[in-house]
Amino acid sequence: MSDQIPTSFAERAAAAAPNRPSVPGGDPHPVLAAYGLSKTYGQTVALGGVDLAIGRGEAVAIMGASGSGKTTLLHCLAGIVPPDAGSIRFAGPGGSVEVAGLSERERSRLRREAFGFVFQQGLLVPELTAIENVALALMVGGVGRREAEQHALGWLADLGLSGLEQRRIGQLSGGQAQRVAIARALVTGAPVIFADEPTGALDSHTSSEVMDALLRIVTDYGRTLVVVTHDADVAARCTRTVHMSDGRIMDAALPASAPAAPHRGAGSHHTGPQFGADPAASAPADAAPAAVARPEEAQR
Ligand SMILES: Nc1ncnc2c1ncn2[C@@H]1O[C@H](COP(=O)(O)OP(=O)(O)OP(=O)(O)O)[C@@H](O)[C@H]1O
Repeated sequence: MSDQIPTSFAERAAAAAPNRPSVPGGDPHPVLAAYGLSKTYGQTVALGGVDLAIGRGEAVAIMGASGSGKTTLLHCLAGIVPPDAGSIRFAGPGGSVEVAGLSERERSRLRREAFGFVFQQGLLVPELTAIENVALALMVGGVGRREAEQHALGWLADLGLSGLEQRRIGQLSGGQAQRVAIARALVTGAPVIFADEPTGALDSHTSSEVMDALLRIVTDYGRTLVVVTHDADVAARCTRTVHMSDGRIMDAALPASAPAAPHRGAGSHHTGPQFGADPAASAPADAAPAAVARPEEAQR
């Protein structure tokens, strides 16, 4: 596993690719590809053999009735829970990783370094301020507080939260808190962001604003978005929707051939190295913290 996740400075530098546009003509090399995924809880088949390929720069919505397996699929793709069977290939900047074959510790590291998460609730630390919540994502990867807060400040500003940096999460509206969560998901440079019902607790206007911010993950920052949602309006704004029923995907599981929303170009200065250093893992001494941006970025 340590061979597969980039740890040297050279690998990290190579990983610092510029923003990618969305997937014109489809991506022959999906960033995530699941084959034959199964997951059973007792007698319940949550996933009954799922194949799904997600192209770089896609915004994929996963829809389906309650209990159809959406969250289980997202959790397997993101390395939160291991599938009972099947394969999940993550094409990271430093090479391909078989997520299903990783140990718990390795999955934890992969989540921290390669993936970002925006869930309906519960992932922000209520006792901390907006800027502390965002900076924390970098600090657990070994970045110093001052530098982490500097980056967090830039991302919060990009997401329209200037002036609210010192508010605790409870002092923010639901939509503002979700934008903090989006900033936190983006700040590490994670190439793939997973969102589970990110607008579930919001009114339709706020939901639309949060979706605007979420889709910028793809259009402005060239990342890939996988979003579980019950909201057809949210799904309609993604580049592709896959429908689940009884633990299976009912659609063709290939990346979309249509491009996503036009590349807006803003925010490219935020694209930094893609993986964060993990002090707890056996990274070599030359491993550079992922989120350490180029000097001009640090001026923000
Ligand atoms: N940790 C668990 N223990 C036992 N059963 C589980 C667990 N997680 C999920 N399940 C079951 O697996 C099935 C799929 O659950 P999952 O949460 O993936 O569905 P979902 O489509 O996301 O549902 P919802 O839209 O209601 O969130 C359900 O029958 C659920 O009860």
